[in-house]
Amino acid sequence: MDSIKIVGGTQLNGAIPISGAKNAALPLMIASLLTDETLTLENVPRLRDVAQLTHILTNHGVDYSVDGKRLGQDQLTGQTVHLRAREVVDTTAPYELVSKMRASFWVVGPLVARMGRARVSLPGGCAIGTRPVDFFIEGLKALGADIDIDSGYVVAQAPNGLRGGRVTFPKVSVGATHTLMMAAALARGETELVNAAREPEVVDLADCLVGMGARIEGAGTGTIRIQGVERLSGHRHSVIPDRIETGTYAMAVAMTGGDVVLEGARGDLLEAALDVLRQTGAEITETNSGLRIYRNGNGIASVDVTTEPYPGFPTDLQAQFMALMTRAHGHSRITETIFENRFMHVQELARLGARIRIDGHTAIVEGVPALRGAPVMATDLRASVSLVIAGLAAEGETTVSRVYHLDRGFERLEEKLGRCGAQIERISA
Ligand SMILES: CC(=O)N[C@H]1[C@@H](OP(=O)(O)OP(=O)(O)OC[C@H]2O[C@@H](n3ccc(=O)[nH]c3=O)[C@H](O)[C@@H]2O)O[C@H](CO)[C@@H](O)[C@@H]1O
Ligand SMILES: C=C(OP(=O)(O)O)C(=O)O
Repeated sequence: MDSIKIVGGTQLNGAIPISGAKNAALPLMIASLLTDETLTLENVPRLRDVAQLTHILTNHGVDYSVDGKRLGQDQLTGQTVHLRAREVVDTTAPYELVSKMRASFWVVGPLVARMGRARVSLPGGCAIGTRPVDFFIEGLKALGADIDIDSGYVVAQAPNGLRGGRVTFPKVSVGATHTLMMAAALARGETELVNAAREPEVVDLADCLVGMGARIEGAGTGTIRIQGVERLSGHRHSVIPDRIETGTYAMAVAMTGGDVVLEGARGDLLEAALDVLRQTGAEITETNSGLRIYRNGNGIASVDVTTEPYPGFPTDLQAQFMALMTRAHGHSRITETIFENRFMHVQELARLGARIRIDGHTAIVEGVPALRGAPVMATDLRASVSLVIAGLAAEGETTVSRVYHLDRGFERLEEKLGRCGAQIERISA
């Protein structure tokens, strides 16, 4: 298992290219199951989760190809991939594949919509929580599917196709919104999704589905209406930039001090996070190539944060922000409302000298004058990068182990940070 070694204390200066969004690329790839024509996706990031999803999709019969290198492109340029489910030869998504990446479960929607049946393994939980799928099951039932749970699999049947219906989500769920929107696109009649997720990745998927011929209104609001159509066609779509990667690198610069342009970043995708960062003392300006993050020698102000569904402060930036607050003046309160176990980075940050107390769903962070490097262990995707951020500011050497967590969602992180002056290298085991 690889690890990453960091010697802290240098500022970050220069430019970092922002990759296509992992959390948009995954549902977009799954949407290829809805048509027998080719779906071409540009700006797809080179991530473990993307690679894992191609195993799932090719198992269903999707032909998958990637454009080769082009003039002027390098390893940090997004990929152009072509997916074609000419026919779906297998409507089962097996446990050994789905359990490795939860979003694989979302294939249940397109499979039952197009094929009238699906047998998809329950994904199981992960480090940050149990992550149930009850909203998916109730939603598909509302569209006329018969659902059974058999030996750890969700078995969905709709031999006469799905019909439109009204789905009210008890809690905002990004995955359930994606999945039901895709299913409804081929259902007979109108579907209304109430209390739908408003994330930019939902809007990106809706934009692509409309380009494929779907009839969707209200994406980005809490109510999405879908008028089902007989079939969908191929399309070419470019994945939006990754707002979580953008916020992560912005917090890294705020932590170390320096001046970095995040190329291709869109500030409108993470306004709540940028507002909080400005309150900590970072200066953030839009440029014609992306976002400039700048913090001079002044200190870091402590700011309280509560995670919320979009457009609130994203849970996927909570761990990164906590790392930043470990070096702030005073105390900050960070409340996690989305997942029940998303504080596992706390004990690892404490190994670097951070002072953090947990009170229920709230972490109280007391800023310290310095962090000191130490060996730490990544426990989940976003926790892993919070340890990198802390290591960039810690005195001495920090080694982050189990970086396979990191590789799920951050493309060539050590290269991107190294180009801006970070003393960081990957140690391959
Ligand atoms: C691949 C991807 O896009 N992952 C994102 C997606 O995950 P994901 O779609 O899995 O997260 P959800 O938005 O569904 O989860 C929100 C909350 O709803 C609960 N819930 C969800 C479904 C369900 O059927 N029943 C239920 O109770 C979850 O346990 C959680 O407490 O949204 C999360 C919340 O923004 C992000 O942190 C993840 O990065
Ligand atoms: C939790 C995340 O992803 P996933 O839903 O795939 O676990 C994430 O991207 O932070």
